[in-house]
Amino acid sequence: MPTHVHAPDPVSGPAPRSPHAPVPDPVHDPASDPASDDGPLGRERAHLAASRAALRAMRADAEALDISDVTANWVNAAALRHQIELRIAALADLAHTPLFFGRLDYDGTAGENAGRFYIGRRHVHDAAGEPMVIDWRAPVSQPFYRASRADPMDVALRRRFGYTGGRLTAYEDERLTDPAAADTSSALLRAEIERPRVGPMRDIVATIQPEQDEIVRAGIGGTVCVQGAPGTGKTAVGLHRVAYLLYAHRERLARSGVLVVGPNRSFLQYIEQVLPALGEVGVAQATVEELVAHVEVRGEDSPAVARLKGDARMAEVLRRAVRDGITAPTEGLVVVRGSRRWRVPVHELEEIVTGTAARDVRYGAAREALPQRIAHAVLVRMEAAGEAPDDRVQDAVARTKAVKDLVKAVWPPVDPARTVLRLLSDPAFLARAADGILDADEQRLLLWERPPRGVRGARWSPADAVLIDEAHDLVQRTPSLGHVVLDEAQDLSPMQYRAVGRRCSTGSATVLGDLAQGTTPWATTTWEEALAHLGKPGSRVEELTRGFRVPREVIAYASRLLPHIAPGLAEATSVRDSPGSLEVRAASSPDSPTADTVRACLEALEHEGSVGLIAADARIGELGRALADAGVDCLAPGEETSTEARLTLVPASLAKGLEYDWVVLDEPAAVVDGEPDGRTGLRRLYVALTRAVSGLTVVHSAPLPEQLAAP
Ligand SMILES: Nc1ncnc2c1ncn2[C@@H]1O[C@H](COP(=O)(O)OP(=O)(O)OP(=O)(O)O)[C@@H](O)[C@H]1O
Repeated sequence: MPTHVHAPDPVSGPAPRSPHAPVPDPVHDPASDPASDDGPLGRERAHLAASRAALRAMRADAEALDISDVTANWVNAAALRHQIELRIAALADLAHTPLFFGRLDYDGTAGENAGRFYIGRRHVHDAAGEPMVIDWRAPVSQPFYRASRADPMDVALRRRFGYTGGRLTAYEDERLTDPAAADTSSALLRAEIERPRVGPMRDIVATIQPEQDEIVRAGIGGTVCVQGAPGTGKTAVGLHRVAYLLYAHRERLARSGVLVVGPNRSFLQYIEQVLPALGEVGVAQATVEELVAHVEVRGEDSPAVARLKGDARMAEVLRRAVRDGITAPTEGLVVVRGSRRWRVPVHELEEIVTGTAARDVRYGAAREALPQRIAHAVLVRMEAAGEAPDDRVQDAVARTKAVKDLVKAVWPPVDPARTVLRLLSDPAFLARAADGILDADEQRLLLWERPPRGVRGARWSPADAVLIDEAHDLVQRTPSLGHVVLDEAQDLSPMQYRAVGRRCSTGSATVLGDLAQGTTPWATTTWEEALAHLGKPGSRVEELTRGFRVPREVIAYASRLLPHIAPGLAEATSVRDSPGSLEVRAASSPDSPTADTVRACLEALEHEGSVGLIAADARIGELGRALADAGVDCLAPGEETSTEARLTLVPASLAKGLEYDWVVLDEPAAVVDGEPDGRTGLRRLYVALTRAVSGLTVVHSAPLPEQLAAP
């Protein structure tokens, strides 16, 4: 029989549970009082106390480090001091973050404690350097996530710990090699998943699932793409992969950098505390718009224009536009040095220019190399005449006015923003660059009705900024980071994929998304295509289908939309069965559901955890006023929920990636109507319907979209 022990803490009682799906009663170990000092729980608490003392000692050691002997140089000293301060901060003992959450006892090891490892968020060792807690990312911790009865990976016992307010109150055992032990599902895992949500996103280190761990620990060399239904843990997995990679390849990534790209600031605020909680620092976060912010964006394109500007064909149009100014020299070069004149004939200059143009180098790099190549031709002539010029002479020739003037004429400097401005305002220039690529109608679509006078005065759109970024890269290579996580990737245009891809051209990426949640007119239809635009063709695509957020009833309801929005995709399963989690209410007034929506919010606030009121963007103003009239304060998305401020008013356009314990969805038809076309509207609705952890109340006065009707 498996030993399932759960010892309720006499002071604080059992772990808090969601009222909607109680954890089944654990089995008590009748042999001993597990909570007594020498019972199993007592011994685990003793190890926890000893580990915390060891951590305090590690911190004290770091604080006591005297670096005055190490370096006399104050710059080095300051850098070292900074490192030490980071280490001291990382060694803080956070009262509400358990130091370890699991234990592994390996098979066949002698002695009571040999082969026993406590798994936690960070490494802790005692004064003799013996490990007390092993970092969850270390190789020895991996079986905690992967070992199974089918493949025990030498693990005899896996123990999970339960905490209440920082106090160790329960544990649960699995004996993986005991043939008599029955398979049981983990009550502690369920309790963690059922936990009412409030505040920013939390780490899942204690409960990463085997299929998630495969992705988290995928090698740094490869790009992994994850397709997953709402709530399957894509974001969680992506962030934990960053933490894992920083552990396994710290030096390399500290040098090259890591970037997390998310759909908007609210989302980035929601996830930003997951990484520091994992003990990581220095990971940049940005939206795609922020990555390409070369100009101020003040304009907007129609969907048709935005789609065309985001089309991958624009890359070739831009390449030609940037190189449009390259011209063949019209006359030979004459360089005067001292009393001598050196001539390079026009045909040879032409060869140099065409040879440079044929090389696969950036426009700017080629422009920098050109004077030297021309000077070399002069040098060859000097040598033929019996002179022995060295590198300094070549440099001097390269800097002469004659060479500079020639380069300016044949390979003029290019300003990326001005090039795009000209492309969108000068029909002849566009026609040259787009010949054979864009037809006449498409070219007309691209041209501004009233061309601006200059870069500063232009009303640049988000898609224009991406074009400018591409032009920048054509002129000068964009530096690549070591790893990029791209979340909600389904919404990017091909040109946006290229913008992200050049930021990891020599690194790797984790691409996370759900084709059914694509809400841009250019949303991708296949991951293979997206990966090709990203510059990582043929990368591994994994699918996650086990949903950890949305209750079964709610996901089944939302999935009625799937055949209309992403016909090929499988419906997600849910690990959470909470009857009564879905209620669809017709509003009492046929005109507007506002009063009923406010009432539904007040009812939702009676539950524990955060409440999200999601509504069509156009209804946010009215709902905000109605909530204020009812004396209810609400937050904006991205603002941190707390036990005091739990209600967030969320425009449907910002709901992606977020989650709330209870969601009230106002007027689904208005959410659909808020989008330019029916399919995007239904996808937006699908996103809104899948944000709830414990329950969803739908309030409507207009008829529900017919696609939501029971199949
Ligand atoms: N192994 C796990 N253990 C506990 N909780 C988990 C696990 N995996 C995911 N979760 C939780 O499930 C919720 C959904 O996860 P996440 O936001 O990463 O999903 P997602 O696939 O990115 O969803 P969406 O497509 O809606 O953005 C989060 O609260 C996350 O902490």
